[in-house]
Amino acid sequence: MAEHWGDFQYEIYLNGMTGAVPRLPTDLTRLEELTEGRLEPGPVGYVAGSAGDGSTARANRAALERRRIVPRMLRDVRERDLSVEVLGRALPAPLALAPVGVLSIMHPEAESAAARAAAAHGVPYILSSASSTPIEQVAEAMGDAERWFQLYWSRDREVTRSFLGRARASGFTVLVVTLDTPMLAWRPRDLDQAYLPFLHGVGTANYFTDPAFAAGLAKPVHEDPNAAVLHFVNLFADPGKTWPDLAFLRENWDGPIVLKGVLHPDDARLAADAGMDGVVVSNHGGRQVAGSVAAADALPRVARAVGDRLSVLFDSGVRTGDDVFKALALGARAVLLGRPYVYGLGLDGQSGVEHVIRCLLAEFDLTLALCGHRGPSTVGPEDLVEDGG
Ligand SMILES: Cc1cc2nc3c(=O)[nH]c(=O)nc-3n(C[C@H](O)[C@H](O)[C@H](O)COP(=O)(O)O)c2cc1C
Ligand SMILES: O=C(O)C(=O)c1ccccc1
Repeated sequence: MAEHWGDFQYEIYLNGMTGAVPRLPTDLTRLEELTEGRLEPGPVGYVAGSAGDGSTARANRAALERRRIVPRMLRDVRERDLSVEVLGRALPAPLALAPVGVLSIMHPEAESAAARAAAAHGVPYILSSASSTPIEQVAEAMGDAERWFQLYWSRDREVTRSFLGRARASGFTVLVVTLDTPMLAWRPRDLDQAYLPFLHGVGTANYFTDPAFAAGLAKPVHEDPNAAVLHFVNLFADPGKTWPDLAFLRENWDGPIVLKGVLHPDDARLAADAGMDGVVVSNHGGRQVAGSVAAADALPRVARAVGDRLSVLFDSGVRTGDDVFKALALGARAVLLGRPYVYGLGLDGQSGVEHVIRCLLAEFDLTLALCGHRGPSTVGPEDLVEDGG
């Protein structure tokens, strides 16, 4: 691992001496447009798409862009250390790869390639319940690297119990429970193309290999795949859940539990009261509620409410190293990265994901240094102004 992630820039310049330029752009905001034309329109629309008219996804970017960093000078930034402690784990940088299901629509190596890329840089990989590769197979691809499991909290208690057991047996240590998707939202881009990955048999791998899931089917999956897909759509989530139900997860998981999709400070307090260990301030990348508060606007309020009781993580709209800096300044301990690594995967497999991780962390390291910080712990609200403020 590079002592300074920022040294990656010199590696790129040196490669340039032999005529080699990076295979993908180093401005990660450009990756989305590259997938158009290179990949199928159904999958590209599914990944890039958002809820409703896309207002929340735009607001996520605007809320980060509106905050501006005020750099400090003459602070000796020669030696820097990006590592942070999150949920009792030492991470090399305040970054994890967000849980993203159905990755085989982007690349045949899917979640395994993304997980190997994360492992290569010591970045935690959060595996989605709706992965296109079973839990056990992704774990095998990762060696002993840090892995967290994202739970879609099923209507079927036995399926949940079985998933927790499988994740635990495969070395997943942190449970990330997604609360903002008790059903899929109104997503016009998918509706207009009549494209949904599950209907193409993608994203159901963990379910179709699960004995508790099979117990709810009249016939084995291979004898009636359509019925199996419908059963999956019916039970993957549960709009009937309420806060007291968290006791079941607390009893059935002995590691840290993080609730993903918290935006209201009162929900963050309820999470702490329920014995949870962290929250991810997130609006699912704008894919669930159109017209929702931008994640970066919700972050400071949640951090003020529970920052001393819970690990506060953040996602939705992170695209650059300065976005990571801003998220920390607004109260996050670490960020999850979503679509950019998925585009990297679609464009160049495992190397594409590694490119995205290295660019993001190099840019973050340089932002820290140029703004007068030697590490994440000293970054705070005093580093930001709003607009010209
Ligand atoms: C194609 C796609 C699939 C996703 N699947 C899941 C999932 O299975 N579970 C989950 O908790 N979040 C899922 N998410 C949401 C991400 O974890 C994350 O919250 C979001 O992508 C962050 O926003 P960003 O894409 O702007 O970085 C998905 C996002 C995308 C784009
Ligand atoms: O598309 C999504 O945002 C998502 O979270 C999801 C939900 C179910 C299965 C796969 C992905």
